[in-house]
Amino acid sequence: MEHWLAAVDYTQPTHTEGLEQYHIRCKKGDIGKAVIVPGDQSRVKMVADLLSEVKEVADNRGMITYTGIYRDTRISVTSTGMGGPSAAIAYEELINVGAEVLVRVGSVAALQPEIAPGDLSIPYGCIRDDGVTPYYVPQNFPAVPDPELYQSLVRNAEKQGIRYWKGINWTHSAFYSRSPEYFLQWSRKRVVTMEMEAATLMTIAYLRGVSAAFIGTVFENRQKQAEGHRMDLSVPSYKKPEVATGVEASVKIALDACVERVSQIQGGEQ
Ligand SMILES: O=P(O)(O)O[C@H]1O[C@H](CO)[C@@H](O)[C@H]1O
Ligand SMILES: O=c1cc[nH]c(=O)[nH]1
Repeated sequence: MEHWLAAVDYTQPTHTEGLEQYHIRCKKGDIGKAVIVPGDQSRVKMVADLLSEVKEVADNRGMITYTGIYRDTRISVTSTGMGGPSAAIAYEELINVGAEVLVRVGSVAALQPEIAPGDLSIPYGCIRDDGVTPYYVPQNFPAVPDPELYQSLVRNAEKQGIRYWKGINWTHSAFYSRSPEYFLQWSRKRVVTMEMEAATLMTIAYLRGVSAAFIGTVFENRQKQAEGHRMDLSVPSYKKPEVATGVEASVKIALDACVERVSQIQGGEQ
């Protein structure tokens, strides 16, 4: 391990706590204890529409934040952009101004043949090819969700009666890789899905001592698209009704899990 990496101490303050943050433009008091963190800005509006007393708090560089009430709990939603390096900035800044529970709601590609568009992915671990956490911790450091928050996502997915998959998710950085092997290497290891920010979230949240987890909706199947060794990089299903249904369900599951986790934390359960 690099000497400087071994010396970094995540128990130390950042000296930006509570202040208005440079990118997200939020300060202490602007956000709830729980924040839903999609990559896509359009999903911010989708979450905001389910909140009462909702107001737009900030909008800078595509990082849009709304705060409102859901089932008596103050919850925010912030878009983080695409890829680990952009998302890491948003996660760090949200934690600086009081986020204690973060749930990423995103789109994923399936890596197993039986996983279909519209299914959900709730991973209990991620492979860290996210392009930014190797600069936080060595490669043998795991990316895992907060177990209580993860269980709450699973419980709420069961309640919704929607098909979901547990397992390992691959957080990667090269959306347009031309290599079928790039994708198939992980299909052969039983990895369920892939996307570009969940490992970043889980790693940073763990280092900062807060709760995080991920729920994704399957938009396409990269394993099938890699078959025949001619890589098809289209996203054929993104307008299909089952995908919209999956996204809608994932948002509700995430909101309910946030409420449960905040109530556990307020009740003294860490
Ligand atoms: O739908 P979001 O949350 O943006 O997530 C996925 O979609 C983007 C790629 O299309 C990447 O950000 C990936 O992680
Ligand atoms: O990384 C990703 C995320 C969503 N969909 C993909 O095809 N790849």
